[in-house]
Amino acid sequence: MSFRISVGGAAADAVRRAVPALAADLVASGITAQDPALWGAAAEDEASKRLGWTEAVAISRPLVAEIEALRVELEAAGVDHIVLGGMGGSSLAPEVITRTARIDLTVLDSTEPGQVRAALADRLTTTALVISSKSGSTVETDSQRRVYEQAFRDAGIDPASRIVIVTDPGSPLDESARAAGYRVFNADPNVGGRYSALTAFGLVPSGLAGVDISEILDEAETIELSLAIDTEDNPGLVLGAAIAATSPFRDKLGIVADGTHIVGFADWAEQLIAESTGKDGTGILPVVLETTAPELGAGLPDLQIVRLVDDAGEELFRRDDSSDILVSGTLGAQLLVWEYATAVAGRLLGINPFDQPDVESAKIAARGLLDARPAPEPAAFVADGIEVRGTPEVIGASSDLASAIEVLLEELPSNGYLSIQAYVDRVAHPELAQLRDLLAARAGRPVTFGWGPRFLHSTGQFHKGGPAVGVFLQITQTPVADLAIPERPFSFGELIAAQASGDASVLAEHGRPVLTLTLTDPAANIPALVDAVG
Ligand SMILES: O=P(O)(O)OC[C@H]1O[C@H](O)[C@H](O)[C@@H](O)[C@@H]1O
Repeated sequence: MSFRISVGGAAADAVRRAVPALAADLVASGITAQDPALWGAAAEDEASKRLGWTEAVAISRPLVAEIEALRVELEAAGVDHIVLGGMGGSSLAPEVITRTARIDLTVLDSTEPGQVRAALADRLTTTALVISSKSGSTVETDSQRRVYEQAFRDAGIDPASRIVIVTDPGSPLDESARAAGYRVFNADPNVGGRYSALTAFGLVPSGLAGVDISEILDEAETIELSLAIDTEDNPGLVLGAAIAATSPFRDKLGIVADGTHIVGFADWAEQLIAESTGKDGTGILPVVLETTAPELGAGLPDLQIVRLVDDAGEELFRRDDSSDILVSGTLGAQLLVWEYATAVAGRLLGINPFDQPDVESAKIAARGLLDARPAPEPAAFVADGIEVRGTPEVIGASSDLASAIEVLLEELPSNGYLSIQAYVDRVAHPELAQLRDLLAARAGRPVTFGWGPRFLHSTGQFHKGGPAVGVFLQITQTPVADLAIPERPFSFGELIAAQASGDASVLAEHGRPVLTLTLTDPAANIPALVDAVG
């Protein structure tokens, strides 16, 4: 079975209530036929150029041989390591595809100087770099390309022999890359970034790293027909209704890997759902949870749980009598079902699931800071080597780390959530993620954890465009050793600092409480922070 879903409790009620109308309104066949009118007049223009993913399998087939030929060519030239520079929709699908296949791919979706340095120092002479950007103008990706070009040159390697570009035809990157003699794969411009898993964006880096990408396309193809027909058991309609039509609306969606063979699926689904639905003051907040997360079993009335279970979970499906949504299936099928379900959720919520109107605000704020270079705001206080700053309601009432965190949690509304946003080297300091469970246990509310600037291209839209019920814990680090970006007036360290404070200022403008903790020595500060929280 390529995909299975079972729904209980409130999700089952939602399916009973919403799916008959979706089927009667021919929503599934309409999405498949790329009808841009399904999301209302205001969304029609955008939707008319964003539905190409429904035919991605067929369009991508010819790419398989091309990617394989390049993989063989690179291997013959001594390449045994692929690095992917890209953000959001340009890196999350290859990450889940390669992790699931247990194939090595370095995903460099960061501007943290230590993380960039570590990637550069890793097998450079046998590395090929894939630079993926739909728009061809994303600052993180542009910076990653520049620093690798320089590093290849410094090592006596012609960048054109090692850099592969994935971008939309006619983007600024498309033009400059062709001029530089790079290998370019053009993606379908009628597919938005977060729906691009089965296009060149998902397939080129994964295939070059060694994944059997034709298998992913086969897996997706097996579910295409079930997704296209207007029946009440259409998995896209059922999943879409289960996540978006509960009443009262459970607007937080805990996604739990509970036996699935797919590794890291929730991180991909998080961007798809958060960026597609989190706007106009509504949306579904994805919360990535381990099976031991405090939120599970806490009986939170606004939290719907979806469990990704084993393909062979027949027993589980028969036994299940909980209110959780259970899904299982192959990776290719899951990718396509969740894309349909998200488009369906957009219709049920009355929003345009193809735009991201609030992502730009953080980019503008970061650019403004890089241009104006204001003097850094002094810390309100420093505790255990951690600099503490924040919005007045948080910082005014606190004198030490523990009280600052306590005051932030007191700001949580009863339907709220805490978002931890760590602009920290995630390869060097994965232990920081343990703060999520600790704070969820303390807060008694859902807690999201995102690495910056990666999350800005994922849940970032929701935090600014969704319901204004979040409180925000930013964690930044002073760079261990900064790194210049060739031919740019700012360094990686300056860029990530501007991204963090730019986003903090936009959240504050939205009236949200923000506490910013800057680690001056992460290895020493993280244990102190864990102590203060626990
Ligand atoms: O692929 P790019 O054009 O570089 O975009 C990368 C990401 O940038 C923005 O943050 C968008 O909101 C995301 O949807 C997108 O995936």
